Amino acid sequence: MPHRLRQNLLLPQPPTVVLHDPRTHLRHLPPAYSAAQTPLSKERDFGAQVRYYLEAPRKPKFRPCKVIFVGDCSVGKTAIVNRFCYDKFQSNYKATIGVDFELENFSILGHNYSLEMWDTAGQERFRCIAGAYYRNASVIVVTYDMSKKDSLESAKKWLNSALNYNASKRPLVFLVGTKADLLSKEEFVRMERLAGLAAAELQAEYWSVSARSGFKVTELFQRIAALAFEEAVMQEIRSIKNKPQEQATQASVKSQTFDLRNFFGSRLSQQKSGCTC
Ligand SMILES: Nc1nc2c(ncn2[C@@H]2O[C@H](COP(=O)(O)OP(=O)(O)OP(=O)(O)O)[C@@H](O)[C@H]2O)c(=O)[nH]1
Repeated sequence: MPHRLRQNLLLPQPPTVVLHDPRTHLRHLPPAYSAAQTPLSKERDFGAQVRYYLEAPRKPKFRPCKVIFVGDCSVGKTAIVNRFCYDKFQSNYKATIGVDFELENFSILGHNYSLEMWDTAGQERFRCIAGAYYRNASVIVVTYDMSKKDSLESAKKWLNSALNYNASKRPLVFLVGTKADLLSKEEFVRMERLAGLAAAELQAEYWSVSARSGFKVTELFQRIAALAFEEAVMQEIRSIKNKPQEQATQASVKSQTFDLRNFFGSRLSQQKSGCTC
């Protein structure tokens, strides 16, 4: 028995196997749906500046990214979020009341990054509640139903109302056509052409997806997470670059205050000494 124990101790430890979820574990920038049309990054990978910043030993912490889903009622906002987060699809319609919330964690270039997904109600009667959740969005996903042209026509109205709550900084904007499985090939091509024009007008990146079949759903969410992450890193880099300048300005203001104090101090002591004379 002791011999056996000794043998076990001498055996090398089995390597720890970490299984990464390929859906949420990103090492490269996923491509756009149409590289020729996107107003966002056309690059095939994260920029050198981003990789260099993340390779340093410090471990920056990133705030969760707020993504809001807007669009007419019943276009399929809840369905695409559920397909990505739970890999499930429900064919019966249950209207979102106000807003639903999901959190998904990603590992991007070895750093933790989460998406807060705010799935807002499309029904008119919930409009005023949903609006309150539009603030501080980093990403706006305007959703329309590819089988209903009028839902594409409403896209501009939805985007404008979401942008009104985010006037200080323009979020990344995606225009997403859902229910691609319901269209024939010809209808699909025709609709994509129309939607491409609308996306250019809205300065949005275009995607066609299907929550029923899962077509392009994972790719869309990976792209959203990666672009939002890249933007968050670039913001960090910009704030570091601006810091020395800010500190220098503060230091010069401080030294001026100090000089003035000295000046008044010396005048006061002169006066005081004058009095005693
Ligand atoms: N065939 C098909 N049906 C879909 C797809 N996505 C959603 N649906 C159906 O469309 C209906 C509405 O989907 P929801 O995801 O609830 O729509 P919503 O935009 O969240 O609706 P509101 O909560 O009212 O804003 C449901 O019956 C879904 O099953 C899809 O990709 N293909």
